[in-house]
Amino acid sequence: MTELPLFDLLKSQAADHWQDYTRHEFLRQMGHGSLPEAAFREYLIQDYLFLIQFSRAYALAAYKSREFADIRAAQDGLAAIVSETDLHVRLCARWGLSPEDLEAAEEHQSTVAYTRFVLDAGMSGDLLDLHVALAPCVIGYAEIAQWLAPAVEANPEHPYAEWISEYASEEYQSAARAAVEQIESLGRRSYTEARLPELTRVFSTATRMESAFWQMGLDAAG
Ligand SMILES: Cc1ncc(C[n+]2csc(CCO)c2C)c(N)n1
Repeated sequence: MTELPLFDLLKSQAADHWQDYTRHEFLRQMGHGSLPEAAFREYLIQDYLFLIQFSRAYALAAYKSREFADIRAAQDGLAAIVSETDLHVRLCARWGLSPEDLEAAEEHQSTVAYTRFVLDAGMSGDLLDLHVALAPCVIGYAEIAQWLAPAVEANPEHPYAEWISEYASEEYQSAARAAVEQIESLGRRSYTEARLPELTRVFSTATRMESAFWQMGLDAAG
């Protein structure tokens, strides 16, 4: 086994990419409340399409499981995304985006690249590979929201308060801690040092894809 918990080890291996993702210019502008609305709308639309594919990834996690404990975790993850999607549709409505707008949108190449990469990491690998590919999404958003939460506390009228508060909520933070715990549990069962380069590659790539997702929003605002 490693000295560090596996998640911390992966994060330290991908430290520069992790920093780019969790402190991205999109998020700095969001925190300041200066993020252009067009950037956030593009993000919301693409995130809806992203959530469809990520639901499939949790369904794949059930398929890749050998124990009920893992199947239950996959079921909880899938349920969390489906309910996150309801919330997402309501948030979109407040930003002037109807369910029809969301359904009609074309997937951006950044959305295709990220989501199909995660699905492929899971299909070609085992449950640990898949959870390592999912980790930047689930755990990164918890870190990001903790970083941005003070901006909302300082200004309840903050334009992005709803998004930030959702991920800063204790409910979401505890789901993210459970995701770390699941990686540690899978790591105890199936991690070997020989797997580190490939797991690092999967984790780094998913982290880079998250940065590209923010960048797609900024680019849409020109
Ligand atoms: C690009 C992108 N990355 C991460 C998330 C956050 N997220 C997506 S699925 C999921 C798991 C359970 O709901 C979480 C936290 C997002 N919405 N969009």
